Amino acid sequence: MPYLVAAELPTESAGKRFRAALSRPGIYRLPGAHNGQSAIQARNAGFDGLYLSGAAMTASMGLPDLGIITIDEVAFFIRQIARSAALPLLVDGDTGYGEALNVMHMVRTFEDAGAGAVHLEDQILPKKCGHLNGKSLVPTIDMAAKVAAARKAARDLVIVARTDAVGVDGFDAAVERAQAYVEAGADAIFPEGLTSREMFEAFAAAMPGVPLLANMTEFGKTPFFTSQEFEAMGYKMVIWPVSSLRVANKAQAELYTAIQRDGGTHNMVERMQTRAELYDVIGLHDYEALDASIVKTIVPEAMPQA
Ligand SMILES: C[C@](O)(C(=O)O)[C@H](CC(=O)O)C(=O)O
Ligand SMILES: [Mg+2]
Repeated sequence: MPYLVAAELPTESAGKRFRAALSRPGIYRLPGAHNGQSAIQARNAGFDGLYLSGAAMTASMGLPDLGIITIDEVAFFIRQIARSAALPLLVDGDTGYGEALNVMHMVRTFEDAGAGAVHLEDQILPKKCGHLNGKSLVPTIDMAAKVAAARKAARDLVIVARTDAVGVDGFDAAVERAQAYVEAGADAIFPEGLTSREMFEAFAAAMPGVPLLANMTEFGKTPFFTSQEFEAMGYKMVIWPVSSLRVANKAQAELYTAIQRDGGTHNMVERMQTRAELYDVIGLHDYEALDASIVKTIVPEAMPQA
């Protein structure tokens, strides 16, 4: 239904709703939604939480994922997803766009835009995808300061601290960093770039009582596991960050090739979301009905129609 109607808006903040979802039994499944349309599609498929990926956002903008976009550019994506699907959303906050005060500005902006949770990582800029080699990290104390800053700025927003240390300084260093980030106020930990079931299990064993996030990105360092498997390994959240964009991008490329080859889109129609399906997803008719109902309430019968 239209996000325009106050009575239909969620009564609790996205942060509170995200926190409530984390306190339920079972793993919280957060598929990546790279725009408002994909957010509705994910909700229609039955998901009750979403992930906004830096890699997918930047790729959709035709840019590399190096931490070069701005807080307000991300807020544009958060707003469209929060409005269209009204689901708790975990947002990729990269390195926090600077130091303590920048992190605080990011937290306030993301929370005001409708985010339920954010993750912050301990790489230096330019940052990289966590599944690439050649990453460098900030000192633990600097990242702990960012986490503490985020905690101080957050009203209800859930703070997830990500460590990229496994691929840089090894497993034990990653655990040490994660413990320091929890002490600094992180609600949950995202150990990035884990490479085996044994490693996922050992990390969970080293962090008892701390909610952990598993990143099931494709073409990376993590072999395929299902959400049930991550849950059995002790994980509380799982993301499929770039999957929706990877599928959409591939289909899009095939479309352009087809127009070039065939002189039109006629051979692609079978693969298209139809006009009716599109309007159904975005709820066009609900918006029209809302408009008509308002016009009816403010125009008394007696009033001459212009
Ligand atoms: C989770 C991640 O931070 C993202 O931006 O989605 C990326 C995903 C990817 O590049 O595959 C990551 O660094 O893992
Ligand atoms: Mg990212």
